[in-house]
Amino acid sequence: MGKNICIMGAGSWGTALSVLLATNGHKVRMWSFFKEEAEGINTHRENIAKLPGVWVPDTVTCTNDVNEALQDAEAVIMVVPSEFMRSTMKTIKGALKDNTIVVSCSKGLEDETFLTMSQIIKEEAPNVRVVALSGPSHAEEVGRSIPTAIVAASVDNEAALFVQDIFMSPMFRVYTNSDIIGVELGGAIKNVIALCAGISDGLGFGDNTKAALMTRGITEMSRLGEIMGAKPKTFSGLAGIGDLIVTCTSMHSRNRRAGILIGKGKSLEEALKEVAMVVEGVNTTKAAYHMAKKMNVEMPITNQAYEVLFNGKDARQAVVDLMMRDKKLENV
Ligand SMILES: NC(=O)C1=CN([C@@H]2O[C@H](COP(=O)(O)OP(=O)(O)OC[C@H]3O[C@@H](n4cnc5c(N)ncnc54)[C@H](O)[C@@H]3O)[C@@H](O)[C@H]2O)C=CC1
Ligand SMILES: O=C(CO)COP(=O)(O)O
Repeated sequence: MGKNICIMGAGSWGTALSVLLATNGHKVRMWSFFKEEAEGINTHRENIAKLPGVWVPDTVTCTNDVNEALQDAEAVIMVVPSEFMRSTMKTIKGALKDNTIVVSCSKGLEDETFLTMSQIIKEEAPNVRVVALSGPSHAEEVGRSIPTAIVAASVDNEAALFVQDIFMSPMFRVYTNSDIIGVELGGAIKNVIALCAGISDGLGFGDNTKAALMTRGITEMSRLGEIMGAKPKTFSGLAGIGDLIVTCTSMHSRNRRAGILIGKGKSLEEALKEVAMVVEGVNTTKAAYHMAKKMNVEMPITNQAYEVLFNGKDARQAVVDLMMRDKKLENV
């Protein structure tokens, strides 16, 4: 039976998920931070700036009013950029009933606290049931019903099953997983590696370089995951290697595209302006860099990404410095 679902965030991913959920027979109320974005979606049945060419069904309405969006919601989908997860939760937590299922679809880590999105949600609203939805899923493809597989992760199996049910369709396969920390770390760290893969492409390096970055990127992700209590197997699944592959290789990826521009010599600010949608890997590089230092985890690619993005290091020199690190055994 169709459910009443609220989506908080009406950018490219929120809009694509609204199309999927409406197609699955649910009634969707979407909220945008921007009044003009909400009005634009209602008027044109399309998010022209962020997901052009994808038609939004009539059973989706978009509003700038939080209470209107949350009215009768049986599940709340959080899909704002990660830097606004806490402020958005603070705005809505008073209106959330106990045991409401809240689904994080955002990929990032909080600056300074290093918390994942589900941890922020739980900190702000301890009585909700939280699930993370993550995996290789570009909005541009999900919005066009291109077959996609993804993971609904939660320590609350019933909540994960509920999320699996509402999203699952012949074109959108949802697995469940109890390792929410692993799933969220995979989704966050792959954006750092995708930025680097883009920089490598922008510098004119090749497929070998990218394969090396992706494989050693998974190693970094797994090292951090181990310290955080994630299950190693999660990183060889959809939310780990799966999302890393799609983000490092697709021209849909905002992170990869920003990286390409930086590799071609644009400044970070110029690259972000040109992409004009959230590039989560930038803030996540900062969070992961400090997190790795604090926890004494070796993350050489992340360290070089930090130097390039925030200390003006020449990207080509960063690659040389990665290549010329101490000689090592592979699997340590
Ligand atoms: N675009 C994609 O294909 C996918 C994106 N994601 C994740 O979803 C999250 C959102 O990404 P996109 O939809 O691509 O971003 P976007 O840049 O397309 O849209 C962001 C939306 O967030 C909202 N917003 C903007 N400023 C805000 C503020 N100050 N407070 C609250 N909300 C605000 C607005 O509705 C805005 O349209 C990110 O964490 C991203 O990693 C995950 C999977 C796929
Ligand atoms: O997470 C994503 C695909 O799974 C989207 O990646 P980008 O934010 O780089 O576009």
